[in-house]
Amino acid sequence: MHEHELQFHIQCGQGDVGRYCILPGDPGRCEKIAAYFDNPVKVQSNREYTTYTGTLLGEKVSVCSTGIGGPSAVIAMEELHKIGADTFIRVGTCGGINLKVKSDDVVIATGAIRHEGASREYAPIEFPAVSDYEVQEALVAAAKDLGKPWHAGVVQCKDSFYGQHDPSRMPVSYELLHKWEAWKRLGVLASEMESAALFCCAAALGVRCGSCFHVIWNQERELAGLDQAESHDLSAAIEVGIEALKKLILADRARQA
Ligand SMILES: O=P(O)(O)O[C@H]1O[C@H](CO)[C@@H](O)[C@H]1O
Ligand SMILES: O=c1cc[nH]c(=O)[nH]1
Repeated sequence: MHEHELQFHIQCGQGDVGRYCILPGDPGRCEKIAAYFDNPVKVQSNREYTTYTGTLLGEKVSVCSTGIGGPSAVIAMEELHKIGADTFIRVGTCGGINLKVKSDDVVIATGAIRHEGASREYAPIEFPAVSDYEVQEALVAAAKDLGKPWHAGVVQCKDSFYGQHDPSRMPVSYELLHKWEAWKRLGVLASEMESAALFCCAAALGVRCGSCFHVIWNQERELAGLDQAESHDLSAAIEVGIEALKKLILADRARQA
């Protein structure tokens, strides 16, 4: 492909982003995340990709939205990596599956089920979509330090939001419903859409990636007649992501010293 000065989709170039990047799905979340940076500046907004850059502990950091789903998420990761990023934290939303996962909790992905398409263009299906260990450890330590309710475990990724929420309507309900039952029996914590693709893309690029999520709701708690509010306040997950990034910056500095 012809080399452009600016990356084709994110429209950012060398020097525009830091080594450390937060990846929300929603472009509307970028400004809220960038507000935790020192001196945040909006760099670019193109398609679903909005990018801000600032500093944390004096280190250049960025936030770039990925849009919804694996295909657009891996475009963001590929293009950010081309211009210098090598450490990524997805700060997303999810729906709880395991009954212990409640609205407003923070879920940290240790691994992601590859019930989606984009990761298959990076790795054979036998390859596990797992979070980078250092990022995962930083996220858990951040959640503990901040005293946020958290869970670490496997999340499920898929390409169809409505395949999760209205599976019986789908012509392939036989597959969606049976697999969902398997995810429940396997203790899967929550469902979201991008981590499997991001983890496989990160492995292919040799970069670090982890994910943490705000729990909006839990459809299984609702089915079981348990308390189940809907929450859209992402501040706990954002704070965990920011704190984890600071821990990674400090750990990287200590290693270099
Ligand atoms: O809130 P974000 O980060 O977009 O994440 C979740 O929300 C979207 C679906 O509503 C999907 O992208 C899913 O992964
Ligand atoms: O239920 C949910 C909530 C957020 N994102 C998803 O993919 N599913």
